[in-house]
Amino acid sequence: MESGLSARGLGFSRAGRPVFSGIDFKLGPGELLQVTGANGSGKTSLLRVLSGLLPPEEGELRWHDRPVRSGESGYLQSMAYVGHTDGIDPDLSATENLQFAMRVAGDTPSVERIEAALASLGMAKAMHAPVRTLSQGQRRRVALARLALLPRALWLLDEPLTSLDGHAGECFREQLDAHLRAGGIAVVATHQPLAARGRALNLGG
Ligand SMILES: Nc1ncnc2c1ncn2[C@@H]1O[C@H](COP(=O)(O)OP(=O)(O)OP(=O)(O)O)[C@@H](O)[C@H]1O
Repeated sequence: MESGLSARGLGFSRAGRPVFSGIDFKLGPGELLQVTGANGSGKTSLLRVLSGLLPPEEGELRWHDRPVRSGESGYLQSMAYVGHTDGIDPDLSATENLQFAMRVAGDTPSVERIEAALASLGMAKAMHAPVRTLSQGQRRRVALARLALLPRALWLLDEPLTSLDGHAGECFREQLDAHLRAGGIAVVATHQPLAARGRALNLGG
């Protein structure tokens, strides 16, 4: 059995216009795919298709050699998706959001672990304020803390460096390296190259 994520001939359209087609790749443990391309070239659409949020119109996506079906719980539990909106409740604090995320994942929330994850991302002073009062970069840090707290084999990240300052960007690069070293897989849409290793997919545009 092949382990990992593979795409064969993936294609997707929006409003009847092709966004991408013929996407092929195979990613095994420890591998990174960086997706680049101009604004509107289809990076977000591709990540949504990979997450199962949108079904591909052509081709096939496989996880551990089985077809990915939209909403399938085994796949959803293997994957972490961080999109533009970060998936964070604005009325809860960073700590409360992470407690909730851990409960949903079937994990027992540990306030110590949550606070340590937030502190390591420079959020020690902002962890109890409602998220709606935080800056964009601070919200993104909360989403990155969630990645650290919920171990997932596959990361699908849409421009994770957006709004992050230099220090937080460096923390994220270290977090991604550790994930890959531990045998994780990542697909990252980015305008800023992340690391020397890893494969690249340019959607043109
Ligand atoms: N909800 C939607 N309905 C119709 N068309 C859409 C929708 N979302 C995106 N599109 C179109 O799909 C194409 C690809 O958009 P997408 O957001 O995937 O690109 P992107 O590469 O992620 O862009 P950016 O770098 O600006 O984030 C664009 O032409 C866009 O106009």
